[in-house]
Amino acid sequence: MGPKNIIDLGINIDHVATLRNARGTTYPDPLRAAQLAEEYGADLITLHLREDRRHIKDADLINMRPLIATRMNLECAVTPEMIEIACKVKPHDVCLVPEKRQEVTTEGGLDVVGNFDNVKNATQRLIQAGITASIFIDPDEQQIAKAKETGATVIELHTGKYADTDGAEKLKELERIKAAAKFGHSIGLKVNAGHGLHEGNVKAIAEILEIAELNIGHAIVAEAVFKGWKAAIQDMRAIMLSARQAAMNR
Ligand SMILES: CC(=O)[C@@H](O)[C@H](O)COP(=O)(O)O
Ligand SMILES: NCC(=O)COP(=O)(O)O
Repeated sequence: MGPKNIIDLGINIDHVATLRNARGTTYPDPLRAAQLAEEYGADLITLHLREDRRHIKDADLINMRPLIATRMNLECAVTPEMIEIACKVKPHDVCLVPEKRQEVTTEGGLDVVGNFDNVKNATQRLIQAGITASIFIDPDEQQIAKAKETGATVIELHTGKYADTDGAEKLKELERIKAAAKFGHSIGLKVNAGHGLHEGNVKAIAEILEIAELNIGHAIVAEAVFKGWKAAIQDMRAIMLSARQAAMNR
């Protein structure tokens, strides 16, 4: 978290690339989106180079790397190809995520318990390359403890289930996220969160004091269609900051 920030906002630009790729045009340009996002208050830029390259392409990543003025957070699968690319491009942060070829979006967190050696090797390679390694994980104590054992210093809690459910199930998931954030923080990890967050559901997550950073993309790109990129980013930031400030004053 930046020294003056009470919570950071990472803008995920994947779905700017989705829109570009739908027509095979050069616009909208993810780099322009990233640079404007920084101007409008983004604390970092997040992008996910999927194995199938459905949105962000290798060229986006390479071109953008020297031009990101804040911090680049690359999300990628735990595969030799992706770890090789990450170690060459050297983003500030790399967040290891699970990937399934047929999924519409990331379903669940990485199973660190079941793939410990693989995740640990990838994490160690990233750290040796001078990259901050993060693991995208379900709000589950066992997974978090195992993530810490890989040597990673950061986790990102998957908020997708919280975002996709309603009523009692949503509240239960929120409690799981709160407990996971507390646990992760208590064992010395930086705890981030993201996935499926939007203006209507972000408040309760931003109120969790142990969470340092939120990564948000799809809903901000969607909201920008109606009110523009600047307002979509600044409105999200304002909701997050006021929720966090209120929680700090309680
Ligand atoms: C890991 C994650 O949560 C992000 O990558 C986000 O979901 C955007 O990418 P997709 O929409 O392709 O899953
Ligand atoms: N890691 C979560 C992320 O980068 C953004 O996810 P979403 O807001 O596009 O669902």
